[in-house]
Amino acid sequence: MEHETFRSEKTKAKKRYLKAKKERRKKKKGSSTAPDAGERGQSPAGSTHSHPDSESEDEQTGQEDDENASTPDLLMVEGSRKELVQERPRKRRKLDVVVDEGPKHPIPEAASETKMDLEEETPQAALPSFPLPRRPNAPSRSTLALQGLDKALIEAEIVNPTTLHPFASDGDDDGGTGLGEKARKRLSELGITELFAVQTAVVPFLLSPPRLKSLYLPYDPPRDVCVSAPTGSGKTLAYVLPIVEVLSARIVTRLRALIVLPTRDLVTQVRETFEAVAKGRGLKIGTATGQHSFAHEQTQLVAERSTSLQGGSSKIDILICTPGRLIDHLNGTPNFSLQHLRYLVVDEADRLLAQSFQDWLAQVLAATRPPSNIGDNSNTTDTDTKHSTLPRADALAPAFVGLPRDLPYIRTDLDERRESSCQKLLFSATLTRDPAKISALNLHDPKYLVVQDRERLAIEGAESTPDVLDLVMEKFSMPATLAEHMLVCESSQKPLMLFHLVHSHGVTNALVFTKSAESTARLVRLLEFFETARTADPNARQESVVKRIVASAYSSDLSPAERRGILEKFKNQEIHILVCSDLISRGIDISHVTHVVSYDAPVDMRKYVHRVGRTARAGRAGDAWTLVEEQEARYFKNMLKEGGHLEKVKRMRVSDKDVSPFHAIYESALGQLKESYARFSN
Ligand SMILES: Nc1ncnc2c1ncn2[C@@H]1O[C@H](COP(=O)(O)OP(=O)(O)OP(=O)(O)O)[C@@H](O)[C@H]1O
Repeated sequence: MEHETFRSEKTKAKKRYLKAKKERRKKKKGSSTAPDAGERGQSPAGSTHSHPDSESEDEQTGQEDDENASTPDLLMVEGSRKELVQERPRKRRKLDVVVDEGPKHPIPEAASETKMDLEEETPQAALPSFPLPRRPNAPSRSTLALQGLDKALIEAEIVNPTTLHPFASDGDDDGGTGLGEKARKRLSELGITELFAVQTAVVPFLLSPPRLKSLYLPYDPPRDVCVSAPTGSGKTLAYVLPIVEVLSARIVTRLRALIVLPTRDLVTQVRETFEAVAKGRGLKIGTATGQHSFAHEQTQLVAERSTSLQGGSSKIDILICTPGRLIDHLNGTPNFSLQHLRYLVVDEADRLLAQSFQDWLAQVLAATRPPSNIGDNSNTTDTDTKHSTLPRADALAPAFVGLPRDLPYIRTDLDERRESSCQKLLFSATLTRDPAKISALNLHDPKYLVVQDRERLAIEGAESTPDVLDLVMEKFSMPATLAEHMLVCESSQKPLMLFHLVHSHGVTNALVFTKSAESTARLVRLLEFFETARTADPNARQESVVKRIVASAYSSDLSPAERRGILEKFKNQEIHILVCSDLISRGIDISHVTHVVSYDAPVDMRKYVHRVGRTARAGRAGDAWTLVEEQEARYFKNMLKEGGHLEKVKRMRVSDKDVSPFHAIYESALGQLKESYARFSN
């Protein structure tokens, strides 16, 4: 009974509750269907989703109800619980729509309900968002270029190319150059009254402090030097002056300076500079290039060949040579020794280091160093014993001296390690930064001297980067007095462009570079036919006094004597255009060259730098012209851009009108050339 009463009371209570709830709802609905309800059915953005909006009201209401009903819920019978469960999905469904603005497609009702139930039962802990792994930004090319480089290179001394250092030709005051009076006098006789930038840096560095004037420095070897300076800036004198200055103090003739160069022509040229500067100083200068027989060269280099002398024997103080012939003498000339070397100069160093001919560099370096077992007679071989009995008429270099072999050798703490006194000097306008090549040189505490325009760096906004970056990135400095041009044209138009340059722009006293000896020969013949036809042309005759332009080929096919003769004629301006391959693109110094034409565009920046550097030397003005075939233009411009040089090269446009005066003559010359080749092949 009690139980029933309780039940009926409970039912009554529930009825009351439900009634009250119904009324509350009615009331609320009444207010929601107020006059503006239709308008409110539209979302502010004009959306037609009236249902969710109207449900939004319900949702709030429902929530209120739940809260109100929370207590009765605890006592709720089955039916009321059902109602409550029905309420919940509505609330959640609304939540889905309102809270989650993301879904573009409304979630199907059934699915959303399931989802809601799940969410309610297993409240989702928000997962921490892990940042996705980000690839680090790629380092810049300049940063990469500085990786793994020798510290000495990064700490290079930058020298302003406009620096000039005048000096007095007589008196004790050397003006800080380190040069003695005799040297300065001789320079002024040669018309040299000031040192160029590269010389102001290198000469004092090699001559001071005074201990550096010693012929041997076994306990305190000198620092090696690497020099990068533009073409025509005077690098040759930069090493010739200190070498002559130091070696002039010698009493006994020994091979003390070795200059290695890539070509015979350069050997001849450097010899002339040495002879001019060392005149009257008693130094003996020799060359080895393979131009003469090996036996002849041997007699020029070594005084004594019949007996083996531990200290070697030399007739010369300075040897200028190419690497191939040097190795021949090192291996095949008795008593040819490099142990007394005070200077080893590698000029055009990047080119020579790229040559692996018989591993010439390793052999030369080994010959300048004392063997590691000096003084140690425990490993004495038969040959050593034989040698020890030989006369030592010529003295050993200090670093090579050991104790007499018949005495037991006991090393003590007083024994100091002795090093070779050989100072390595590297020069180039395009010095390599390749760490592998540099490490092969085994440089001792190297000093880098770089002649380069700081202003240019500032203009290009590179202040924040190390000054030496240009060198590291192989952006080579050019002479300030050089004007550069490029002409883009069809391949077949190139001869016409050349005639246009010669006759309309006065391009004579010119070096014209082609890609091969064969192209050189063909172009010279074409020029000859062209000039013959032009000078015979009555129209041309009427115009002015016709001066025939003389062109000549300069190639490796010629004998040394022929080459010398041609260079002489060119210097005397009997030849106006010298057509050549890259044989003379490096180092050759012909002062009156005012134009360089790359008839075939150079394939890399190094070649470009050396070719154009045959003009605008020693502060003189010069013009460089590059004929670029249309299909090569992109590559060529990219090459210049990467070399940081594109904006310096002006693009020159040549119209049909410009070249039309040469058309007829060119056609006739071309016809003759074809004929001559046809005759030759028959
Ligand atoms: N102090 C100086 N005063 C006047 N002329 C000089 C001086 N130093 C060098 N020269 C002249 O400058 C010219 C270029 O010199 P050099 O051939 O040594 O240049 P370089 O730097 O070796 O060029 P490259 O890289 O092309 O070999 C030469 O004719 C040389 O006589």
